[in-house]
Amino acid sequence: MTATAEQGAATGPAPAAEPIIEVSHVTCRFTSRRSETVALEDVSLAVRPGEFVTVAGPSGCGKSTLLKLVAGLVPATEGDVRLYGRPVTGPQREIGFAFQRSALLEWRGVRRNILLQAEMRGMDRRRAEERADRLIELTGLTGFEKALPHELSGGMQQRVALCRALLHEPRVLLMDEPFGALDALTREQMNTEMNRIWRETGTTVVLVTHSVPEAVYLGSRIVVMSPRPGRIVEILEPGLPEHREYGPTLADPRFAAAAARLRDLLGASHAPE
Ligand SMILES: Nc1ncnc2c1ncn2[C@@H]1O[C@H](COP(=O)(O)OP(=O)(O)OP(=O)(O)O)[C@@H](O)[C@H]1O
Repeated sequence: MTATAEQGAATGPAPAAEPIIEVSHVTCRFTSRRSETVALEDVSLAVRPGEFVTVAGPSGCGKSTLLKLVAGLVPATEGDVRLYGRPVTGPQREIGFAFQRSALLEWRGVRRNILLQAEMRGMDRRRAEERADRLIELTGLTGFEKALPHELSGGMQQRVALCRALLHEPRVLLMDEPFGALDALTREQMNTEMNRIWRETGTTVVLVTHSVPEAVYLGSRIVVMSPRPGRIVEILEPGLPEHREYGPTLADPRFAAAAARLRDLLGASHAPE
């Protein structure tokens, strides 16, 4: 717990803060007339305020299902899920959700795509516009406020989606492979920006990824899952500083050790397939 206490001191929240997300002994089964899939089995995870948790595991091991449980989009078959200290019993509004595909409206410019979140929530217009402008600046989209999605690069489209997910200042942001469709260099850039945005906003983030470097670079903790039925096999805590320049972080022995361990675990878990 030492690493978490130190991180707490750097970002503000009390070191002994209660979990903001709590998944306790959750099993998740999808049953149809023809089949039953156990997506998750006895998964427990507590995320504290201000943490950046990455989730890595083989395809189909239940990573997206874990995010959907927290968002209240999928019910747990067994076990409990709590968000902000309250049981999750249906879709949660007080979160941000970002997906692999940015899902922007083609006919709306950048700023109006971001403000869609405000319209859906009936947010105060002035407050939403101020917040949108701040996020546009924070994500380097200044000058592109009116550009349509097809006029933007893939990385820029993901930045717009990120702004939209953060517009209502959710304390928890869930991200499902948000940078998976980007080329390697753009992905590195987005990782650097994501680290900065996380530090500047203090948002608690849970991000699902297939990428070993992304999982280790972004995560203050890295949750490693087994093949389906997904169980947590290990949680890595490399102890890297919160502020991470890309090159120096990748050269850090703590990064190398965590990445090697993660590769081992994922390699081992791929073997039976
Ligand atoms: N609504 C659903 N109904 C039936 N089965 C489902 C449903 N959602 C997910 N599953 C199954 O549960 C398992 C876990 O799916 P999930 O999408 O959570 O995995 P994942 O780890 O995110 O996969 P990937 O890395 O390929 O995106 C899969 O076998 C999937 O087919």
